[in-house]
Amino acid sequence: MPLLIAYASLSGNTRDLARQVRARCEARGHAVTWLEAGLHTPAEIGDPRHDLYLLGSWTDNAGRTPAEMKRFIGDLVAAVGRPANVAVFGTGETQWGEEYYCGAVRRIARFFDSPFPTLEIEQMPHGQRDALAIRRWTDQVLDTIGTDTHADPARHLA
Ligand SMILES: Cc1cc2nc3c(=O)[nH]c(=O)nc-3n(C[C@H](O)[C@H](O)[C@H](O)COP(=O)(O)O)c2cc1C
Repeated sequence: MPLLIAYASLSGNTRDLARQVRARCEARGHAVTWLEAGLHTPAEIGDPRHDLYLLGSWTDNAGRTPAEMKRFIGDLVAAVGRPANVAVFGTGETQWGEEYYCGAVRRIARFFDSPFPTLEIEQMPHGQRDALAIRRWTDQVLDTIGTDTHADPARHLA
């Protein structure tokens, strides 16, 4: 089964982050199902069950989860229950205060009782430091499911 990357992005920061996470997953040989909350629903992606769910979100007012992400999560839980393998990433702005910074990322991780650390990036990912943080986080998450049995075998043959 492939991995699912589903994200919500208003102005592109989280989409850019999701693209970098996707690139790392694919570089390690994993097939990725790609879904933008608000544009696509789990019903549109065929079998909604995946080995790993990587959920990304921007944060709305006072640390809240944006409406399109809430809807997506509701649809996902209706389709597959509350999966155990959920890793959460996202972007926010520290000017909202530490209490609210990337609040949606933290709320989603709590909701799914995620066993992974969250990946929180300030606004648009940029520079070596963010690139390294994204690569390390993605590797840490992927290491827990292994690369050999779950990776897309076709990519290893290519
Ligand atoms: C109405 C509004 C409220 C926001 N509230 C928060 C907040 O409480 N905490 C936070 O970290 N960022 C907050 N932000 C900042 C965005 O989450 C941040 O700019 C994010 O990178 C946007 O991601 P996107 O480009 O993927 O939409 C808010 C932005 C908007 C427009």
